Amino acid sequence: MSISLNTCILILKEHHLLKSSAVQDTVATKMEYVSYDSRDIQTSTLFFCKGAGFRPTYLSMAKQDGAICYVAEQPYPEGKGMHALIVRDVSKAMALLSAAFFRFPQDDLYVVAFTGTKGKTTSSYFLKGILDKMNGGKTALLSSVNDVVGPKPEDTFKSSLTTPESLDLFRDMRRAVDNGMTHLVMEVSSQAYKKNRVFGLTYDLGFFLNITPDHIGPNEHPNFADYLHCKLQLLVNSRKCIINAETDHFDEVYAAATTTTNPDSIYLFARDGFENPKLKEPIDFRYSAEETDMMGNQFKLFCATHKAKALPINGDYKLKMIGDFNQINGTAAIIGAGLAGAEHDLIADGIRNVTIPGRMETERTREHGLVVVDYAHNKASMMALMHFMKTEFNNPKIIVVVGATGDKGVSRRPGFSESLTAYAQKAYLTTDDPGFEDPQSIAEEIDAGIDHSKCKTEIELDRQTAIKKAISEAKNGDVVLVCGKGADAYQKIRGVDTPYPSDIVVVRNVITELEK
Ligand SMILES: CC(=O)N[C@H]1[C@@H](OP(=O)(O)OP(=O)(O)OC[C@H]2O[C@@H](n3ccc(=O)[nH]c3=O)[C@H](O)[C@@H]2O)O[C@H](CO)[C@@H](O)[C@@H]1O[C@H](C)C(=O)N[C@@H](C)C(=O)N[C@H](CCC(=O)O)C(=O)O
Ligand SMILES: Nc1ncnc2c1ncn2[C@@H]1O[C@H](COP(=O)(O)OP(=O)(O)OP(=O)(O)O)[C@@H](O)[C@H]1O
Repeated sequence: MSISLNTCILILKEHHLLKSSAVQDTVATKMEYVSYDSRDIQTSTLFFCKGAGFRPTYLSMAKQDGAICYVAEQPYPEGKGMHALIVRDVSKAMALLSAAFFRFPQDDLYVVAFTGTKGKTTSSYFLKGILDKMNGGKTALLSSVNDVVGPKPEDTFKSSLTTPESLDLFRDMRRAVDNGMTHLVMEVSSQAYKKNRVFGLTYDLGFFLNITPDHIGPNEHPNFADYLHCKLQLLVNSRKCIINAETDHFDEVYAAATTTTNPDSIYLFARDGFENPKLKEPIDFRYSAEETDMMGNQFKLFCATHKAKALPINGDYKLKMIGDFNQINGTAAIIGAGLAGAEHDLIADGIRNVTIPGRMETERTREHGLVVVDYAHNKASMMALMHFMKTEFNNPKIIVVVGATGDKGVSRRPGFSESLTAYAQKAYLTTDDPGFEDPQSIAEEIDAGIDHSKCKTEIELDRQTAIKKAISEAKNGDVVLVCGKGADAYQKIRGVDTPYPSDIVVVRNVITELEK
């Protein structure tokens, strides 16, 4: 793969991004590798100087190791002797040039994108499960759990970001296409838009699941308006838009979709019985619960409008995943599969057995009730999870193990206090990716907001011990919820991913030890 300097200049000019250029010899020069990391350079690399943490010495190192051209928002003396492309916005330039370098792999994939505060990963896994049935396992996935870019074991790897950096995104897409993948399902975070990771990318289908305040803080969004604005961009960049009509801020969400998409290609879904008198648009798809218990979910989907009826997806569906909120995610995935050409029976078959690492994983014990490991880590998901448990088990005692992350999502902490007060009888406040913050202070901050007449608390910073204490304390009929880390096998502490066995492994070990 390669890209000529001339092509780079043309692309940047076309998008009004080029401020100036310094060409050393000829514009025909070809770059044969692209990178934004000085630790990953090859001969004839095109190097991007980007990010808050960028240091000019990285450019010196890149040059020394073979970079011949750099893209930056200002000229650097360290780049003397290299071609230089000085741009208005390096993250946009990187997205556009990466897409061109990797020969526009998105054109050879049916791309489906999910955004929402909650349910992106679950919906993505559901849809991948269905599409794999349809296309014989040729669905790539970019999620916050795993990325899948091909059929071999080495094509599946743990992701480091929900939505990869643009250069990595287009490289992964190219790998997927070269590995014969025909579809791509991806999660798109609000941060991906804020940082232009998906700049210039158009999706065949774009889903908006829901929005509640989250990801607001020093390293993320300055306020809710910015968070919402970033999330809405997904709809602006989708050929067909599918929206959960029950989402907060529906009017703004729908308006964003109509900026680039004709209402004929915008689909709405909601649970049966949901009415919003202010809603002018008809709901295309309705779902209604048939059964939701610890065995899973059973629900019916029906197509309510003329355009919805064009899809052969009416009927009953079962999910192995528990939690009534998963019917929303399931419905979204089913509509996505229908729009991608799948029919009811294949969809029902594809979605039935999908499970997702770290989401609603349950372990039954002989004497200590039910233990659930779940990725709930903000107010909306904690509320949804505990509400489900309360109704499902006829008001059981709920014991929660939870912590809040450091350095980001600071605004989530009052939400933890509120949800624990509303539903839990006991909470073990523990460590969850404290980063550069003190986990004790984080736990105390959550504790300070809890009404202790409703929810007793204990601060136990060692997460494994906290889990052990919670399960040991539980009696039959109680529910232990181990929240927030999902399938993560590490704790992020002071910039280091410190190995951690993962919640489900700890839970299984504790149960084995207690019940041997
Ligand atoms: C705020 C944010 O989005 N930051 C991301 C961004 O950082 P950045 O561009 O500022 O880059 P940086 O890490 O400061 O480093 C500067 C540059 O120096 C380079 N470098 C560095 C060291 C060296 O020796 N040589 C060198 O060249 C780096 O490669 C980089 O290009 O680009 C980096 C990759 O290039 C990301 O790792 C980093 O994500 C941070 C770690 C992060 O935690 N982001 C979170 C907030 C995030 O994006 N989360 C969302 C999910 C949110 C949700 O759940 O909805 C996500 O999509 O994952
Ligand atoms: N539609 C939903 N509404 C409310 N809560 C949900 C919904 N779907 C999932 N959850 C809860 O949120 C948790 C995370 O779900 P999931 O990983 O699918 O969401 P996500 O959008 O990918 O989250 P994140 O951005 O935090 O990675 C689940 O473990 C569950 O507790």
